This record gives sequence, structure tokens and C-alpha cells, in this order.
Amino acid sequence: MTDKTSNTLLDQPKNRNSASGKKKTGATAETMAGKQRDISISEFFAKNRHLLGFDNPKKALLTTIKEAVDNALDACEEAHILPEIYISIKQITENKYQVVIRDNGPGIVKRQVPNIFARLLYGSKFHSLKMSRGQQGIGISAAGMYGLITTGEPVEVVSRTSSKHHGYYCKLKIDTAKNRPVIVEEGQEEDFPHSTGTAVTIILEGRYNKGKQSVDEYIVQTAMANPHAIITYDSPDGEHYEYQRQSSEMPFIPIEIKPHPYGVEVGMLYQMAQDSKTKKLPEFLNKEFSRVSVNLAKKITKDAGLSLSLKPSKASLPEIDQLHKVVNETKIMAPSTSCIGPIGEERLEEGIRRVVEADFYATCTRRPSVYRGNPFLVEAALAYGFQNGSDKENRDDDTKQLMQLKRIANRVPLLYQQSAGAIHKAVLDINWRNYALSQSKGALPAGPLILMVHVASVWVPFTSESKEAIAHYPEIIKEIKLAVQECGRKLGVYLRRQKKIKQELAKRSYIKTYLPHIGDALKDILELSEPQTEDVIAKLADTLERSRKF
Ligand SMILES: Nc1ncnc2c1ncn2[C@@H]1O[C@H](COP(=O)(O)OP(=O)(O)OP(=O)(O)O)[C@@H](O)[C@H]1O
Repeated sequence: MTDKTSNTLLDQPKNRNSASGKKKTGATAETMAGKQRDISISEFFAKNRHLLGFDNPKKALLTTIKEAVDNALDACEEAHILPEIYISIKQITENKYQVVIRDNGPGIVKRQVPNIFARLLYGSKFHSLKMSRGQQGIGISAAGMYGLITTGEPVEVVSRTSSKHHGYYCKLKIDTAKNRPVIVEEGQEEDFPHSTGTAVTIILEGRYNKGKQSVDEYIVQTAMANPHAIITYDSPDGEHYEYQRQSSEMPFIPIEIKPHPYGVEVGMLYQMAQDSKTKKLPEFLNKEFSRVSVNLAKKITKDAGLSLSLKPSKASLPEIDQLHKVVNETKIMAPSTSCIGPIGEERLEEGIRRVVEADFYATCTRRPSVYRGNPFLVEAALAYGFQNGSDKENRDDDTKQLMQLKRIANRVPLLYQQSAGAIHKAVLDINWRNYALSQSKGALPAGPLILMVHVASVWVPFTSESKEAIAHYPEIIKEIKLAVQECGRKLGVYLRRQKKIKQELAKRSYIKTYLPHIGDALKDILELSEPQTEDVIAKLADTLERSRKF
């Protein structure tokens, strides 16, 4: 033992409770204050990457593709351009992949490119009450940050905003401590294949698998929910997939709206009133919310026992509380449909036909409804009885397979946390035996059946930032059930009819089998000749055939 060590060891108890009686002091508010500082959002998410869907290499690969494809589709929709999306994934080493996503959208102006791809919480959608795939302004920059952390490689972006100019090219890194972009390299790109658009390349640690929660599955479901898009995909195993556009009609373009007053919480209403530049309460209600006419705004104010000339920013919390109560008791028109873009029943069927050839299809698009002031609507599409691929092999034993549930939110497939979300809950709450399907308790129904449920909203209430499952709002669950039940009823009618047909065909074939024996018996009893017997049998067969109902 060296002197130094022994000293240290001897020193320790002294320090803890020394002879001089000096105790080692804990932290004080002052010393703690020295350590208290802002945490940059990027530092926070770099440590908590699982919150954004980067928990493991497989999921990280999917999340990266998803963020870029969602942005590409959003940008095309906003610019009223029919999307052409190209996706490529290449394996570089065992767990290192390069992904490229290119679109023919409007492109991004040069000065915004660094902030969009290398700064978290920077985007155009957070403050707008309009249906879009992205909402938080985190997605693509988080994917770039994940790539940088796991491989050290910067994000590469090409953006072209006009056919008159070449594209702008840059390589970017995020400075996580400051949540600010750093341009590593920039220049001109002369080979961009569209007149406008964006291409992003990210190199990241990932893992590529096929199956339920794979990139391939996400792309199939994206094609299903976006029949207006051309999607081309080169997978790491050398496969080339092309989903051709089903219809060249632009999908419904959602417009931005003001919040609907139903369900806006008291605190939020109070804050809005405090911040409002309007002069009187009725004007506040009329100008800052949708579906509140001037007369209705006056009525609400009066019913709340408040003065029509009360300035919103001067209203007290109890006054706003009263106003809030009356708002929720008053019948207010449902929000306008213009803010939410349903896929629509016809397109839903086209979308599902794009990926599965089935015997029967049913669709339902519900009217918009509201949760917590946010308009939303639910659609469902169902395909029964597959004709293609491995599904055909299972066809005779329908009980073997459970329903395949495809969950879509604002046209984006959700692949993780199925059982945690509102869609799964609503589907389980339905008694599928009513629709001629078998179902075990607490399980999805059995059968060669795909059910796609689309929830569209100006703000989808996800259970987490990684946007994997929709929260259990009773209003949303109710609407999902109504849409699915509508499809279920149509399926029930079809299946019962099919069952009847099957039964009748079975009976007929049974009778047909016995016709020669009946002939023999008739020949004996009635002493018929051979031609007479044949004649009677032919007549019987003909009557049987003509009496067919199906
Ligand atoms: N391919 C693209 N073409 C045009 N604009 C884009 C493209 N990708 C991203 N943007 C712009 O960059 C912004 C930030 O994108 P980002 O993915 O970080 O967040 P978001 O899509 O707004 O929300 P979320 O975090 O929910 O995905 C978008 O709001 C959009 O304005």
C-alpha cells in the first residue's frame, strides 16, 4: 500500500465526520443554481431517442424512411402536385445503411434547408390547424441526428425550387448542444431529375427485415392510403417495387381552420382570451373560433351572465370558466369538412385493391366529428377473401388466420404499438359474430380479412412523440366503431348470402348424386322403359337447375 493510498483511505472518514467537527456539506441552492441550465431539445432527444421511434436499429430504419416519405407526400399535397416518390435503401456494412428519399414536391428554399434538416422543432405544421402527416417539426431532423450520432455521417440534401435553376446541394450536421445546423459542404446539383423537388440521403445504423413492422410493409400500406401517388422502391435485397398511380385526380386538399370551440380546455380558452386583440367577448368567440356566428357568440356571452362589452384580455378566470361551461352546453354546428381530407370511399377501395385482390370489399367514410376542439373523421375499408399469394393457401381454413388490421393516421401507416391504440380497442369492442365471423374473446376476428382504418384530423392525438398509436379519446373510439360496424354489416350480408349459396350448392350436388338411383327406383316401381326413365331424370335435372336462386 503506498503512502498516497493510505492517506486517501485515512482521509475519507476524516472528511465525512472530521475531528474538527466539519461535516461535508450537501449541495446548497446556490451550488445547485450553478449547475442549472437550459437543456437543448436536441440533447434531450439524443438521449431519449426512443421517444421519437429510434429505439433500435430496425425501428430506426423504418422511422427514417417514414419521416422523409411523410414529408415528401405532405409537401406535394401542399403544393398541389401529384406525388412521385422514390425510395432507395442500400446496405453499406452489416448494420450501416444508406437511405435516399426523393420527391417532386415544391423543393425547399436554400436558406431554410439547414434549419429543416438539422434543427429540431423547426417546421411549418405545428401552429397550423390543418390535416397533415407531420405536425411536430421534429421528424426529419431527428432522423438526420440519429444518423450522425450512430455513423458520424452528415445528412445530404438536394433541393430544387425552379426548373430555371439547378438544384442546391449541401451536407449538414446538427450541433446538438445548440440545436443549430452546421453546413459541412454546399454547392450545385445539376442532375436532379424533376423540375422541382427534394432529395435527402441519410446514412445510419439500421437493420433491414421483412415482415409485419418492416419498411416494406410501411411502403405497401402507404401505397394503400395514397392511391394518388407513384411510389418506387429499391430495397436492400435488390427488389424493385413500383406502385403506379390509381387515379390522377388530386386528393382532397385540406385547408387551415380556426379551432372549434367544443372541448377547448378552460386554461386554453383563458390563454386565448388573454392573448386576444379583439375588443369584446362576442367578437373574440366569433373571430377566433370556427362555427360561432356573431349572434351565437352574443347568446353564449349572455347565457354566461357576462357583459357583451367585456374585453377578452380583461376577463377573469372565473368569467372564462363560466363562458367555457356555456360553450359546451350550447349546440354548435359541427366543424367544416374542408379542414380534413378523407381518402373517400371510392379511393379507399382503389387503395386496398392496389395491394390485395379479394372477393369482397366494403368501405365507409364517416362525417367529421370533434374531440377537444379538433375536427377529425374516420374511414374504414375492408377486403375479404384473398386471391393472391400465401393468403390463398390459407383460404380453406379461414379460422387459422386472424384479421390483418392496418391502422392509418392522416394517411400514414402506424406499424408499432397496435394494441395500445384507439383503433385496436375499437375493433376489439365490436362483436364480429354479428357479421358472421368467428372471434375468440379479447382477440381480433378470424378470417381472410384485411381491415384498414384511417383517422384523419387537424391534430392526431398520438400517445407519444414517435406517433405510433392514437390515444383513447372516447369520441374517436366511437367514430371508429361506427365506421367499422358499417363495413362489418355489409360483410355480414355478403357472408350470409355466400353461406346460403354454399348450402344450396351442396344440397343440389347431393340430389344430383342420387338422381341415377332415383331413376332406377322409378323404373322398377312404374315399370318404365329405359328411354322413359332417362326422360324423367332429364326433366328432374332441368327443374332442379331452373329452380336455382343464385
Ligand atoms: N421534402 C420536403 N419538401 C418540402 N418541404 C419539406 C420537406 N421535408 C420537410 N419539409 C419542411 O420541413 C418542415 C420540418 O419537417 P419535419 O419532418 O422536421 O417536421 P414536420 O413534418 O413538420 O413534423 P413531424 O415532426 O411531426 O414529422 C416541415 O414542416 C416542412 O415545412
